[in-house]
Amino acid sequence: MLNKYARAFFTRVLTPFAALLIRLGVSPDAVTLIGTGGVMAGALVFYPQGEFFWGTVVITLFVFSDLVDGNMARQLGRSSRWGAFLDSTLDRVADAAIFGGLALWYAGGGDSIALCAVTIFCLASGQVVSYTKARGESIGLPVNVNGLVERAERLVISLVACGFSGLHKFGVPHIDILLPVALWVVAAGSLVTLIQRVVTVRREAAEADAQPVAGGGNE
Ligand SMILES: CCCCCCCC/C=C\CCCCCCCC(=O)OC[C@H](COP(=O)(O)O[C@@H]1[C@H](O)[C@H](OP(=O)(O)O)[C@@H](O)[C@H](O)[C@H]1O)OC(=O)CCCCCCC/C=C\CCCCCCCC
Ligand SMILES: Nc1ccn([C@@H]2O[C@H](COP(=O)(O)O)[C@@H](O)[C@H]2O)c(=O)n1
Ligand SMILES: [Mg+2]
Ligand SMILES: [Mg+2]
Repeated sequence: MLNKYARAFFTRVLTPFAALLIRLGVSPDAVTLIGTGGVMAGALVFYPQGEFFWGTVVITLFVFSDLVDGNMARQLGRSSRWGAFLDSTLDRVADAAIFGGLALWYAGGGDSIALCAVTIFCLASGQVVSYTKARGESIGLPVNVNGLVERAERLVISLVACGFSGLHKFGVPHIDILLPVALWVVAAGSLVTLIQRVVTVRREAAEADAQPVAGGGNE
């Protein structure tokens, strides 16, 4: 949903910045790599210590690089298969760092095995949700579904909740409840999305397999 409705807005906002980076001689691949490195650093340095506010600030500064790199490639007329592969692969790395950092917190100072498990579920289900589409497309199916909770939703729900939960350390009472609630929402939403995508791939695969093979013996 965000991918559909918010992308156009962010494209307008980020296009001048992407153009500036191009003028400075920065490549889209460099933006992809630096953005992922920044997200990983924010997540893996701050989150395991329970520093949710500063972790989210750092991650937010870098996560928008995922919208800037493609924008730059399109402005340059240089969208490439390599760029698409690099972008999607490093998305998985960034997501693993965000939920991995949170899981480390709950396994340590956060002291909650239940929330550690929910966070690991968010990590794993998010990766599998993305894989269903990539694998379905690789076997020639359209995978004509996005589902309830795509990557943008997973990130926005988790990061907004993390950022606000971090205000607890600055004295805002009870606000830290937002993060566990968000993790449960992302976990449940990812499960629903996974089911939506698997059902779609199963239907599309059955339809494709029922088609007569071109030039082959169905007559
Ligand atoms: C007082 C509290 C202070 C709090 C501190 C700050 C809080 C800031 C909080 C949040 C900011 C969140 C920003 C998140 C931005 C996410 C942008 C992004 O990277 O989206 C990526 C997404 C997908 O891009 P791709 O096409 O490159 O990726 C594909 C995707 O990964 C597929 O995965 P799948 O969906 O299948 O699981 C893969 O299959 C595919 O391989 C891959 O290519 O991009 C978009 O979807 C575009 C839309 C982005 C919309 C961003 C909306 C941000 C909206 C609100 C920000 C809220 C700010 C609120 C601040 C509140 C603080 C006061
Ligand atoms: N280093 C890169 C990154 C991306 N691309 C191209 O952009 C598409 C992704 O667009 P986003 O707006 O989601 O970033 C991707 O599929 C590639 O075509 C690129 O070429 N090089
Ligand atoms: Mg990108
Ligand atoms: Mg991406």
